[in-house]
Amino acid sequence: MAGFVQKEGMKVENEQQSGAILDLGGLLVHRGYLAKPACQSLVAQLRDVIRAAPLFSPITPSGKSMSVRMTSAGRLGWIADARGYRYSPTHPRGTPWPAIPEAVLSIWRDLVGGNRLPDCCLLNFYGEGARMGMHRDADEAAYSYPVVSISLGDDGLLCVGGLARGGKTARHWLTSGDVVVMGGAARLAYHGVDRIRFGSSSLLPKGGRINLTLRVVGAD
Ligand SMILES: O=C(O)CCC(=O)C(=O)O
Ligand SMILES: [Fe+2]
Repeated sequence: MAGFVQKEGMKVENEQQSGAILDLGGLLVHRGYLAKPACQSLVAQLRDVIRAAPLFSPITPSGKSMSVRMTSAGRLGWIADARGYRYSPTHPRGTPWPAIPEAVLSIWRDLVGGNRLPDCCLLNFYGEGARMGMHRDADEAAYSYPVVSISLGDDGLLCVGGLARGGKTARHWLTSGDVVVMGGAARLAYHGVDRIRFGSSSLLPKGGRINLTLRVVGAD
C-alpha cells in the first residue's frame, strides 16, 4: 500500500498507479476507483441531473460569487445565498432535486454500506480558474457517516488540513475516477481545492472538473 501521510506541509505528490488507497491526513483516496468507461457513463447520467436541475453560481452570505457552479440530486440539495449555507428540498428555481443516479449510489454502497443512503449528492462544476477555499463539511445534522467525494474530468489539487483552520496542509492531485472518503476523525477536517489543471482530461469535451459529494444530512 502506498502510504501518503504528509507532515511537512507544501510538497505536492502525484502517484501514478491506480488501485492504491492513499491516506491523506485521514482522508482515504481510492486512486482510479472508476475506470474511464464508468466515468463516461456517470457523466451521461449527470447530464440528465443538470438538465432537470441546472447549474447555478451560489452567492456566499458575504455577497461573493463562488467560482464553482453547482447543483444537487437527492432529497436535499446544498445551497448558499444571503441567508447562509444550508440544505434545501428545492433548487433555487423552486423545483425538487432529481434522484441520485443509481451508479452514484452503488459507489456509496460499496464504500460505506447500504444501511443508510446519502440524502444529498452535491455536484460541483469547476470551469477554468475555479477553486474551492478551505472549509469543513459541517452543515449536516450528524457526522457519523462519511462524506464520499468523486472526481471526474480535469485534475484538481486537493488540500487537506486538520480539524482547526490554519496550519499545515497536505496536497494531492486528484484525477478522474478517484474517490475520496472523509470519515472518522477526518470527517470534519478542513479541505479545499486549490486549483484545477484545466483541459488535463478528455472526459468532458469542453474541459472542466466535476466533483460529486455524497452526504447523509439527517440526524438519524
Ligand atoms: O471538489 C472537491 O474535490 C471537493 C469539494 C468539496 O469539498 C465540497 O463540495 O464540499
Ligand atoms: Fe467539502
